[in-house]
Formats: sequence, C-alpha cells, structure tokens
Amino acid sequence: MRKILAGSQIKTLDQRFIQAKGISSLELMEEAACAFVDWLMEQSDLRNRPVFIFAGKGNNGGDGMAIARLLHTIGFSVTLIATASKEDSSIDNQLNSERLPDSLQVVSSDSFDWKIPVGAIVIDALLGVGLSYPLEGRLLEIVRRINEISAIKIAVDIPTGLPADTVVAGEAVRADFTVSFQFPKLSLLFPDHAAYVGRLNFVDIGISVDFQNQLEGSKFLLEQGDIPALHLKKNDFIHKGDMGKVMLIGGSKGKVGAILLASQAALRAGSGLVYANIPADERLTCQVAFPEIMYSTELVEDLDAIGVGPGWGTTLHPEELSQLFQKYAFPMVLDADAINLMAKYPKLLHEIPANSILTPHLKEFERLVGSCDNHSIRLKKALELATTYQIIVVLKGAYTCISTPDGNQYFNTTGNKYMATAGSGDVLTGIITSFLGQGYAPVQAALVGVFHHGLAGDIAAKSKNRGLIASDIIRSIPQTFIELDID
Ligand SMILES: NC(=O)C1=CN([C@@H]2O[C@H](COP(=O)(O)OP(=O)(O)OC[C@H]3O[C@@H](n4cnc5c(N)ncnc54)[C@H](O)[C@@H]3O)[C@@H](O)[C@H]2O)[C@@H](O)CC1
Ligand SMILES: Nc1ncnc2c1ncn2[C@@H]1O[C@H](COP(=O)(O)OP(=O)(O)O)[C@@H](O)[C@H]1O
Ligand SMILES: [K+]
Repeated sequence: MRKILAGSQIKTLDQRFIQAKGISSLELMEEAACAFVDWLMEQSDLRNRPVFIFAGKGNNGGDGMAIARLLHTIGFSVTLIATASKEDSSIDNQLNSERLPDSLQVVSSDSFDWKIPVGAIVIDALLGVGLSYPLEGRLLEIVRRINEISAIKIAVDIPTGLPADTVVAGEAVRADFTVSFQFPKLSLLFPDHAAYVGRLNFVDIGISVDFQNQLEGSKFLLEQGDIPALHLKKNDFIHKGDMGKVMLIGGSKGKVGAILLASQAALRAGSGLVYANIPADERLTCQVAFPEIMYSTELVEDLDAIGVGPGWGTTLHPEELSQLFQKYAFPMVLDADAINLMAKYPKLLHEIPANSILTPHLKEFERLVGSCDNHSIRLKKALELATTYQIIVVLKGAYTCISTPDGNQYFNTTGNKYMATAGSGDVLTGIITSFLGQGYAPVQAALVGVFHHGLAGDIAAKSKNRGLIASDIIRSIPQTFIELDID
C-alpha cells in the first residue's frame, strides 16, 4: 500500500532514491517532466492548444522548464514565463533553463503582456511542495492574475500556494487539473481545496512503493492493487452459513428504504443470509418487493454481524443502542441515526464494542466530535476518536478516510460526485456489514467495503452520470468482484 508522505519528507525521498539508483536529481526531474507530458498527451481534448508555463525559482519551476522543452519539441506552441532570475533559482532549475532551445519563447513575468487566448493551457510550475509561507508580493499578484484568466489551468505537483499537508492560508492557484508526482499530497484530498485542485491525477516517476514506504508515515492510499490481497478466499464447498448471517437494523416508518438498500447491498456483497429489522406493518410489502431478504422485528440470535442506524429515527432512547451493544458484543457497523444517537448521548461511546466501524458523513461526524474549521482538524479528530475508543472511523466523502485503532489512516481512491445522492451511505453500511459477517477482520471489512462501494459507484456512473441513484450502486456491486478478479 502506497504511503502518503508529508511535504517535508519528499526531499529525503528524492535524495535517497537518487543515491540508491545512482542517478542525478536532474534525471529524476526529467522523469517527472516526462510523466507530466505523457499524462497531457493522454488527454485528447487538451492537445493542439497554445501552452503558457509559469515557472518559479525552485524545483517545481525546474519541472516547468523541462516540461516547456519537451512540449516544444513535440510541436506545442509554448511560452515560458519565468518569475525568478537564473542566479536566484535552484541548481536543477538553472540546468533546465540552460537546456531550453533558443526557438522557445521565454519572457520574464515582469514584462509578460498577459495576452493568453481563451482555451489556452496555463501550466502552474511556480511553487511545489517547497512552499514555506503564504503567498505574498509579486508572486501573489501573479497567482491572482492566473486565477482571473479563462484558460485551462494545470498545476504541476500541487497548485502554487497550497501547503502539502495543511490548509491553505491566503490565495493559491485555482487549477482545473492537478498532476501530482508519485502520490497525492495530503492537502490535495481535502474538500476545503476542491476549488484549487480541480481534477486530481497522480503520475508515476519511477520511485517504487517499497522505496517510498521505507519512510515513516501512517497515512496510506487505498488503491485497486491493494484490494485482492485483503479478500478472504472462499472454497467451492462453502455453505450459505459460511457467507455470514447478518442483520440490518433501522428503518423507522417512512424510512424503511434505508434498511432495504443496506440489506440488498449486503446480499450483493456476498452475504449468505440477510435479515432486515423493520417495523412489522411494513413487512408484507417489503417481502414481496425483495424476496431474498428475511424480515424480523425481533433481535435474531446467532448473527455474524449487524449494521445499525440507517433510517432508524431521531427519537430513540439510548437504551436501544446499549441493548444492542450488550446483546451482540462483537464489532458492528454503526451509521446514520446510531451515530446521531451517540452524539446526543456521548456516554454510549464508552460502550461501543471494540473494533466496531462508525461510518459518519461529515455532518454526522461533527455532531459527534464538535464542529471542525477544516479537514485537517477533522482528520486529526477522526484519528483521535479511533484510537481513544479503539474503533474504526470511516469518514465518508470524496477520498473517504478510514482511521484505525492502531493510528493509521487510509484514503480511498474510488467513488465520485454522482454518489452524493440519498441512500448511497446506506449501501455502504450494507456492504461493510456483509464483509464483517463473512469473517473479514474489521479493518479489512472497512477497507474492502469502502473500496468496493466506490468502485460500484464508478461503474454505475459510467452510464448514469447525474442520474445515478443508490440502487444503481447496488446493481453494480457484482461487477466490482469481476473487475477485481475476486473469485
Ligand atoms: N519526488 C518528487 O516528488 C519530485 C519533485 N520534484 C519537484 O520539486 C518540487 C519541490 O521543489 P523545491 O523543494 O525546490 O520547492 P519549490 O519548487 O516549491 O520552491 C521552493 C523555493 O521557494 C521558496 N518559497 C517557499 N515559499 C515561498 C513563498 N510563499 N513565496 C515565494 N517563495 C517561496 C523557498 O524558499 C525555496 O527557495 C516538487 O513540488 C516537484 O514539483 C521533481 O522535480 C522531481 C521529483
Ligand atoms: N463527491 C463524492 N466523491 C466520492 N464519494 C462520494 C461523494 N459524495 C458522496 N460520496 C459517497 O457516497 C456516500 C454518501 O453517504 P451519506 O452521505 O451517508 O449518504 P446517505 O445518508 O444519503 O445514505 C459515502 O460513502 C460517500 O463517500
Ligand atoms: K505548482
């Protein structure tokens, strides 16, 4: 699993890699520039446009110079706008400046006329992870002007002005695309920065995951390649009992749909037996509509896992949750109104069975821990919650973050904005409950569940776009196993 390193570790990573491979830092910069250009060439709608590259004084600027040369060589019309004198620039920046062909147009930012045609590409290579204080003076002015023009803006590594690990102070480039090297910097995953980062891509510059992971860190990126190994193998002789007997609890009057979504998702994720615990008078209709689900108003015995909370209601007594904690004393999934109930009665937090999985969206999370000024604070509080109560906290949203009791945080890479629709979260509850019931360790169930849920959403989004609804995610769950080659 790939680590998300801190901005301050990236120089060390570069240096160690360069030494180990016996290459120069200039060669690594060339690798980065090539990876950027390869990415650009893959975007068919971004070809054949004039390119304006703003280069700063550090190595990010050096990347910009190398990108300028490469694009010029393959026939792009390139204008390079340099913001620093050569003497002021980093060594690799200077070396790349010397490699620029005479035929490439280079202007100083002081004399640039800002005539950038609509539809042109603006590449931001002003500052990268070396930012050490908020933008000010001339650089701030340039960034403000870049933000005013209507062009397609692409940030190299990180939009200028964004710190790598914390929240922006002041202004930063508002990019349409960010192409980050090797792994996304943490701050690129914050919802606070959506307007700066645009569409996030990361490109390989040849530093292997093993190498990257030699550095200290407890934040990881959850990617497709990580998932198959986290799955339990099932042999050909399994019985439905081996696939887990689970119950989804919630669904008060008028909100039974939430539990039905979760229950169907559990079945599609592989559960052998799924009970929906819903009010008695809703049973008949549900039974006809969803015959694979079993219905019960009782708390069924011998369950392997439960998921509690979707559509449960807001007038519950804390005893109702306490009772579940005592009766089932195993790790369980707690979502929606179960989380709201714990927010209302914090003493319940002390009673949660260890390794249970809480799946709050941002609002539910803040009800639980108090309001947070930004995502950096939210992530810290999520980790605190996980380690204090020895639970798993799945903070939902783009790049859902899974915080574990041992202090790690995993950021999911599947999912999309079309999943911001009623019931998507209920589907996730069903999927994670299903994996728990199948015998997955709680952390594995959370990681695998979150990944499959997002992947199902991505598959559904291909044909549904803005019309995607939660049931589409459920229908796409089987395809996720096929796509990941899970038997
Ligand atoms: N493994 C990697 O990730 C690689 C990174 N490379 C590039 O190198 C970049 C990092 O290079 P550097 O460490 O030189 O950092 P930058 O290119 O961000 O520049 C740092 C310079 O800017 C100055 N500075 C800091 N904050 C400022 C502010 N607010 N206003 C004005 N000046 C400011 C610093 O004093 C320093 O001189 C990465 O972002 C990436 O683009 C690539 O070249 C090679 C591989
Ligand atoms: N912009 C987005 N990008 C990726 N995933 C998203 C996005 N918006 C929502 N999701 C996912 O959809 C689900 C929504 O959950 P939630 O807000 O609890 O919905 P509901 O309460 O309607 O069931 C979460 O798993 C979340 O990660
Ligand atoms: K940049």
